[in-house]
Amino acid sequence: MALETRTMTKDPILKVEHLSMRFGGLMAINDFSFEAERGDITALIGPNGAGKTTVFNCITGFYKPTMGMITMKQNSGKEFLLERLPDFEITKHAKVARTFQNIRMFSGLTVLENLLVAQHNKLMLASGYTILGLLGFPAYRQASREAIEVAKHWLEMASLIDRADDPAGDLPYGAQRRLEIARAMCTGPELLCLDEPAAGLNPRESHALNELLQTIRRETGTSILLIEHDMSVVMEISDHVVVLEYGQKISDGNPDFVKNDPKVIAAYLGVEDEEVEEVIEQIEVIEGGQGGINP
Ligand SMILES: Nc1ncnc2c1ncn2[C@@H]1O[C@H](COP(=O)(O)OP(=O)(O)OP(=O)(O)O)[C@@H](O)[C@H]1O
Repeated sequence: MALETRTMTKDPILKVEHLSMRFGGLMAINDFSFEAERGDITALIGPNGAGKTTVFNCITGFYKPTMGMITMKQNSGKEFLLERLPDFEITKHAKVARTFQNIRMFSGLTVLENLLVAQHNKLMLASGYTILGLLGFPAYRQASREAIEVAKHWLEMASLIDRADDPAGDLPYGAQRRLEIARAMCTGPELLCLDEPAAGLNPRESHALNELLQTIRRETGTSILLIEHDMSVVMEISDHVVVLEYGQKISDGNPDFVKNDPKVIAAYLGVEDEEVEEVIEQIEVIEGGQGGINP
């Protein structure tokens, strides 16, 4: 396996160690380890069926791994072993939020209401589990005002404020993707996991997504872990790329390193290792001297 040496001081927010996940006779993830640095955008890439979503499902508690350890270290220094937590505690206590490959939202609710639902836990607590809310207690009214402010902030950031009162289902596809990210941000995550956020987006929508993710990273310091097939997104915004093939890591480094790694080129083109040099030469001829998996 190719590994780039990263020289900066390490402060991983997420450590995945010796992760394995078996489904019956299929070893979907096999002894996979990687780290995501605090404040970085880390991309997990690989051909279809490589195991990327399975890794996400293990990190976010949807699957319990067959083996391995997943450690989330918050900015405060507090550590959580995610493989031992139920999924709702991973969001609530460990502060890991996620989006899904297929958009999941309340399409009949307005855009603003979708962001208020995301803050349900906080509001329920302030309402004393309904009764204080019904009685209109000041603490509940204050919490409601704050929830609306948080929602409005993320609608501004996602360029959706003009659509706040429209049903979420009426938004164009790219805007729905940004709404999902805004909704995840309303939970105040320290690690945001995005499963193929650019899937189905046109180039203009992909550009808007890149800008949103870079703004989130710059203005909140939230670490981002994303699965993505769109190389224009991966290569433009990632600090660090990890490549999976058949459930195992084949490369790990910065975007330039990974894009020129023969193992990665071979995996994406579906050729045997010994054919890689020949394929790279062909690519260089076609592209006038630049190898690599291009955006
Ligand atoms: N719940 C499950 N039960 C059985 N097999 C599963 C399950 N989830 C995933 N798999 C299998 O595990 C392997 C990895 O699937 P996974 O969805 O993680 O890949 P992926 O890299 O995310 O693929 P894609 O890029 O196509 O989304 C596949 O062979 C898949 O069929």
